[in-house]
This record gives sequence, C-alpha cells and structure tokens, in this order.
Amino acid sequence: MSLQKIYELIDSKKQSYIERLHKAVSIPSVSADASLRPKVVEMADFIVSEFEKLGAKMEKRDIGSHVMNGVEVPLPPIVLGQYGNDPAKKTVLIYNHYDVQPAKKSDGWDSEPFELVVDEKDRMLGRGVTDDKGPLMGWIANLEAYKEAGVDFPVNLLMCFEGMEEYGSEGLDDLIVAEANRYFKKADCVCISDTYWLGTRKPVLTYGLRGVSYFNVTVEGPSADLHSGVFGGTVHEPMTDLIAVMASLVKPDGTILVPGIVDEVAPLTKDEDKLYDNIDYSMDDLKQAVGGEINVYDSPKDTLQHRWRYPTLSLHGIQGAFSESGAKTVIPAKVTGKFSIRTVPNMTAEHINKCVKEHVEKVFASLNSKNRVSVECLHSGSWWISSPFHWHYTIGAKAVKTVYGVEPDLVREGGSIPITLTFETALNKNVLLLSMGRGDDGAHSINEKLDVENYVNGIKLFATYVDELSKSELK
Ligand SMILES: C[C@H](N)C(=O)N[C@@H](Cc1c[nH]cn1)C(=O)O
Ligand SMILES: [Zn+2]
Ligand SMILES: [Zn+2]
Repeated sequence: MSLQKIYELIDSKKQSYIERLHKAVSIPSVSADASLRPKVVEMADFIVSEFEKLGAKMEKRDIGSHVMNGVEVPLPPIVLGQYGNDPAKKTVLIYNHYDVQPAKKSDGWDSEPFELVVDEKDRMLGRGVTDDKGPLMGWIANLEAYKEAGVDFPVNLLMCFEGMEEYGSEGLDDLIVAEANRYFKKADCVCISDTYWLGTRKPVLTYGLRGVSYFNVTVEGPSADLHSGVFGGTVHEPMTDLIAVMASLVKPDGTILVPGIVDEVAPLTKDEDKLYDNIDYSMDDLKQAVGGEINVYDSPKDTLQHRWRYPTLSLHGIQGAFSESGAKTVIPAKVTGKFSIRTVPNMTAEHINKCVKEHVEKVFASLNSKNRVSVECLHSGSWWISSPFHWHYTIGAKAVKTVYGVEPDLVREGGSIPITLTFETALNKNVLLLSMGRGDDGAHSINEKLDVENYVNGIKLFATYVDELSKSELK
C-alpha cells in the first residue's frame, strides 16, 4: 500500500524531477577537461546540498591532485553520505559518478549539450542525462518521495559519489580500501546504477562489466610544425609514422593485431554459450542504437559475445593533428594517438601493457623513422563478473517485476565501471548493477538522452528495490 502511495507521488512530481536534472546537466562537470575542474567541484556541491536538504549527512573527501597534460590539477572530491543509521534496518551502499564525458554543440548535437531539453518524444536530451546524472538524481528523488509520502525510508543508505569515473576513477580505490571497515563497514550490499538496458523494451540486471586500459602513443620529431610544401617528403613526418602504428593495432573487422593480447582470454564454455540463447536482442536493436547497418557480425549472439566476453580495441583520436575545417598544409610536430582496449576475464593490465609496448616499439622500429615514439597507459580498470543467482539479484528482479511487470534480462555490459571490483573485494559484499536508461540512450555520444518514462520508472524501481531489500533475509 505504501509503495502505491509513493508511486503516485513520484508520478505527480515528475516535473520537479526533470527540473532537478536540468540543473545538474547545466553544470558541465567534464572530468577530462582540466579547465572545467571547478565545474566538477560545483557538481559535487550541488549533490551535497540536494541530499542535505533531505536530512542526509554528507561530506566531501579531498583526495589530492593528479597530473594532466603535464599540469598538476586538484582531483574533485569524493562525496560520501549517510541517510539513516538504524541497527534494525539493512544498509545499502550506493555509488554513482557526477562527472560526464566532454560535449560540444559543434560535435553534432541538435541542442546545447549542457542545457537539458525535452523533445516531442518525451526524451530529455543533454550530456550526462543517462550517464550518470539521471540515475544519481533518481536516488535523490527516491529519498524525497519516501519523505513526502510520509513513509519511513526502509533501509539505511550509505553513499559514495565520484567525479573522475570518466577519467579512470583516480584516487577512489585507495579511499574505498581505507574506508571498507570504517565508513562503509555496515553495508550489506552495493547498488550501482550506471549501466543501460540492452535494447529499448526490456529492463535488465547487469552482472558483468568489461575492464579498460587506455593508451597514448606519441610520435615527435621536428621542433615545431612545418610547412608541408617546404619540408614534405624530405623529413620523417610524425603523423605518417603514427598512422602506420595505429593501423597496426586493429583490423577493420575488429580483430586485434597486437600479439599476445588474447592469450589470457577465458575460453567460451558450452554452458556460457547457452546463456546467450534467450536474450531479447536483435540485429535491428543494434542498427537502431548505432544509427546504421554497420554490424561486423550477422547474429545477435556473436554481437553480444564480442560486446561482453571478448576484448576489443578502439581508436579514439589524435591529439596535435590538424582537425579544423579548411585546408591547412601543416606537418604536425608532435602527435598523440589515443586508443583503448576493453578487457575481459582473465586478462591482466600488466600483460596488456607489456604486449602493447612491445608491439608499438617493434612496429615503429620497422618504419626506420628518425622520429621518437613513446607509449603510456593513462589508466586501466579491471573487468568484473558476478553471479546473477545471488539473493541480491533475486530482490533486484522482484523490484523490476513489480515496476515493469516483466522479468529482467540478465546481461553483461561492454562498458567499464572500474571501481566495481574494488567495492566487491574491499567490502566483501555483493554488487548489483541496476539500470535506468535504454540501450539507445547514446551515452558518450551526441544527443545523449534519457526517456522521461525511464527516469520516472527508474525512480520507482529504486523505491521498490529498497523496499524489497528491507524485507530480504540477505540470503
Ligand atoms: C558504463 C559507464 N557508464 C561508463 O560509461 N564507463 C566508462 C568508464 C571510462 C573508462 N575510461 C574512461 N571512461 C566507459 O566504459 O567508457
Ligand atoms: Zn557512467
Ligand atoms: Zn560514461
């Protein structure tokens, strides 16, 4: 009965939830841009103030600084929080991130990325709406809904929000390990909402993530950019060398060409293969999500296996290269290629680093260039895999069934949340990934969106999840 009251209240407060997300989106908390670091801190302050208004005890933990492009920059704080401390109640630790990927209107957005708009299809557009400000605002709305409905919040909440997830979660590991038996001691389980449904129709529970190792490969030679008419063909050009190195990493069909990378990949067993048989996903879902018929594999099974359980290597960009419109005839003096490898069980960061370094140096040597090359791993985070048959997933599935009327699909995610494994191992507690947005939300892309329906139902899902957790025997 009280859940029904909360659902009605959530429905009636929809507009105010959209307004709160609007405010959050208007703070460009881009962790990868050092000049926007004050905005990341402003976002932390916004979260603290919203939770404090509801009576939560919040604090900001300073975790020092890091070096970005040769400059020392303060890291944004980790926001910790506590709501309720009743020994008779269960305690869940929630994690979200308040930083976002970079975005510029000129990337191809139809609207200003840092101004939330609701379109005619009732979709909210703006950077971070689905990744991960919508889910974070969803938790605030959940607390608020219980309070306004006059219903006692059924569990104790511990909170951990970071502002560096999109940049390798720097500094968070140490804090979690240090606080595992202090701030986080009472946690019975961990809930992370930073993933998406597989498609657009069916809710999911996510029990696996890939890891990520992100690399810079830099080629430099001349002391300054050169005129290509004067020097072209008479000097070794860094960009030509870099393109040769980048092209040696991966085939157009996605096959990784770095020797040794796949050596540690766990073989696919028959039982694991069967898990892919009944998942609600079609080639059309892929086409819709990417906006074109550009599939490498012809079956959903192969597509999902290459998203979830095989490594992939993607090329992201070249820093220092001419990239404006027009026709500048320059030979760039120093260029840095960026690529990442998504990792899976049982790959290790050490082995990947070694393989990449050896390969790049070998390919570069074969070019007989007089330029210099260097390789750097910017960050690496581990893959994570759990059991979807744990009691925590059972209550998550019950909550999904209550809100959506269907059993969730049990899925893995091709993306990475580097801190998940740290939570699981340091706290020795189960982690559940509870998704709010849909597979076509366009996280990290232009026109990132979150359907208002998913936002509202996501808030109801959080409300139902804490209710189910309060009734659970934790086994
Ligand atoms: C799945 C999650 N919402 C996400 O987007 N994670 C990022 C993490 C990351 C790592 N390096 C940079 N960002 C991702 O998977 O790309
Ligand atoms: Zn995210
Ligand atoms: Zn992200």
